[in-house]
Amino acid sequence: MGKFLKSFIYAWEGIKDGFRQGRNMKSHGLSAVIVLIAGCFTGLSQIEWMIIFIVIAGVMALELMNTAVEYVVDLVTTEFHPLAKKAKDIAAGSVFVFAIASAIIGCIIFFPKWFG
Ligand SMILES: Nc1ncnc2c1ncn2[C@@H]1O[C@H](COP(=O)(O)OP(=O)(O)OP(=O)(O)O)[C@@H](O)[C@H]1O
Repeated sequence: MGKFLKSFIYAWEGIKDGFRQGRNMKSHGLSAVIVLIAGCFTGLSQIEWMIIFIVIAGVMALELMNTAVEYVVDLVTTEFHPLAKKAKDIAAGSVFVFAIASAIIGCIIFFPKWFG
């Protein structure tokens, strides 16, 4: 099997594992489906769809990285450690920052169409 195909399969396994392990990943997935359905009913321009896809992919990619950080920290220590706490909290914070920005972007795109 080609090296490229192998790395694609490993990445896919990682995405599946991220969805299985991270309960936040499932709620991001559900939110994404709701936003996509809302987008279909509302009617978005090409650029608005592009922004929506970038934002959805960004949240999910960051959540996957957050899950990866959790795995690595748990691999290093299962004991309480202030650095383990910092690493996990900062990784979770990165998802939160992007999720807040995504919610604001969603409001900017959808609200004028619904209430404008
Ligand atoms: N080894 C540790 N040392 C110190 N604090 C930790 C440690 N493991 C977890 N924590 C603290 O507990 C919080 C929750 O960690 P946990 O690994 O349970 O992730 P989680 O928030 O349940 O993630 P998910 O829901 O995505 O699985 C962390 O953000 C961190 O503050």
